[in-house]
Amino acid sequence: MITGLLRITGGAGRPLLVRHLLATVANAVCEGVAFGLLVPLLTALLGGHTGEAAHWLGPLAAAVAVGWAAHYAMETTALALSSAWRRALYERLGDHVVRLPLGWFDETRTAQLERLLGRGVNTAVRGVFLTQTLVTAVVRPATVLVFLLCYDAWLALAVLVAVPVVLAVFSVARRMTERTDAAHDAAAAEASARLVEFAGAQPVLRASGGARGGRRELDAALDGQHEAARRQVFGALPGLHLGELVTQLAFTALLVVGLLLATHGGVDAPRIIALLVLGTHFLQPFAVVAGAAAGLTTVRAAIGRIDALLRTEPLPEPPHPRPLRVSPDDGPPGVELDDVVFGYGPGPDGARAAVLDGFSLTIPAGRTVALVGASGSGKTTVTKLVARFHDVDAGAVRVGGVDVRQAATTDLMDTVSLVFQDVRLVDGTIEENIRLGRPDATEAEVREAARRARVDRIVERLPAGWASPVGEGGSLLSGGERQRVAIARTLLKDTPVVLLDEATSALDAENEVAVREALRELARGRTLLIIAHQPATIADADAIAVLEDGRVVEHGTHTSLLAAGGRYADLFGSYERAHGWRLRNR
Ligand SMILES: Nc1ncnc2c1ncn2[C@@H]1O[C@H](COP(=O)(O)OP(=O)(O)OP(=O)(O)O)[C@@H](O)[C@H]1O
Repeated sequence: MITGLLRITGGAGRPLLVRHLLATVANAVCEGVAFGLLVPLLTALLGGHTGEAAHWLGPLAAAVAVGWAAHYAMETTALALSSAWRRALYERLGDHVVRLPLGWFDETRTAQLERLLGRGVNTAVRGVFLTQTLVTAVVRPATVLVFLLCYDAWLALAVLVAVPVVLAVFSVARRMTERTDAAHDAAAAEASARLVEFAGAQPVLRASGGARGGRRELDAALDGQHEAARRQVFGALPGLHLGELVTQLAFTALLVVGLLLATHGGVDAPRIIALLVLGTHFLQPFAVVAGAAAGLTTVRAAIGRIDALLRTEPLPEPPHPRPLRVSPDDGPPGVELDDVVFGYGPGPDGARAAVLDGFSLTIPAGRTVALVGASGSGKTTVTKLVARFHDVDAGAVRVGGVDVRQAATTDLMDTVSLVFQDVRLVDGTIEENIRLGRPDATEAEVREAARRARVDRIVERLPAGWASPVGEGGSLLSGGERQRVAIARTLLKDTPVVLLDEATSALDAENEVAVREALRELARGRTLLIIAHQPATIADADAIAVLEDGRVVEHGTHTSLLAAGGRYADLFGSYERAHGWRLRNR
């Protein structure tokens, strides 16, 4: 446990740990010595030799005083160490998480991360106090045993026999809790992910009248968690009770040996009573050790999960990054996907299907290309590969002629912006949401970006104007309005390459015109890849690529592709029908 904690904290607080362990050992030895000195003191007192008893008071007081000082040092170092380790863990996890590929953050992993950063870190840090308990539970009886051996070898042997039995029970209890703890954590993470998903899908579920149906997966996950929690409780209980039972049995055996010594061993009663008190203090910590089994398993499991996260490979950074642009005055770079093959991790059946297979597309510098294709054909995946959420399995993605794997992540983030289809805004004002694009922008720059994205028209009709809250996730704005705010944010960030997944929701006439105007502003002087859903946006693009079966099957202008009467003509017809549009001749 300690080595695990040192590993995940990067060796933080090592000197504190040494001081803490020394103080804990000193405290336990002093406690053991104090109990050991009780035997001659009690023997003398119970035998009526008060003067002799007084001789032992001095050494006993000294042991208690040193023990108190060691206890104080132990408590203060434990607090300082737990706080140093908690801080180290947050820093290391924070540093690591920002280097993880963005594609790593799916719903389940995000829920697991939340649990790890909250409960997981606190549980792991509890290892400090558990170590203290366990070290005390070993060192104190060991000291007491030295005294017992000096006073009465038979009684010492009797209590020693109990040790391997209690330790065996301890190991069984630990294995029992280990099995159920991992299953419970996985089930709890699954249930939180389903709960978040269910909450997020409420508008769609209610609109389709399928709220009950949508609960099925959530209910199954909650049932799974309930069952895992039940198994965790019932799995750990026998171990805990077994530990208690064995300790009680050892106490009984100790009493029997004491009685035998008193009746047949010629040891007088006051000494037997004093020795039994000492024997009890020898056995008492074993109940604590057995009880600590569950705690130890939980702490080790939390350490294991943090370790696993810290070992998750971040996307490799090139040792000598190549700049995507030599100077900011250069025009926007072009984007090129060259014979790309990519598939997500293996599915439940273990197979790893390629989403993109031989996908090639060039978006010339400063031009707009619309990517169209059936739902699930891999359009969003294309944008995620350009923004390097994942690395390609084969082929290459280049921005300005530089492979994105050879560019520094910060450079790529300064060059490429992504506007998602389902824009989620932060719970603040419209102005705060736009400013996220460039926090140090002046007020005039924020207003200018808002004007160009036609957000000023939204602000005009809101009672609190610029200070109007957007609600959690932007819920007080319509889909088109949220996308306009996201476009304003991107305009303010002002990257030369923008990848935009257009809102699929049907837009009212005013929003449709405003989004279209905002997109034209965004396209000006930038390289733009749009996953287009609105017929007008598709028709506005400089070129259109049709994605099917993981590759581009048609590429050309709107007019030429329509005239060809192929896949694009079919798709465009379905877009028009969906939006009630007619746009045959531009
Ligand atoms: N994180 C992921 N893990 C596993 N599979 C994924 C992941 N993201 C997407 N997929 C799968 O990859 C395929 C392509 O998904 P993608 O989102 O790129 O399609 P799309 O064309 O953008 O769809 P839509 O138009 O419906 O948004 C789909 O089969 C999808 O289920």
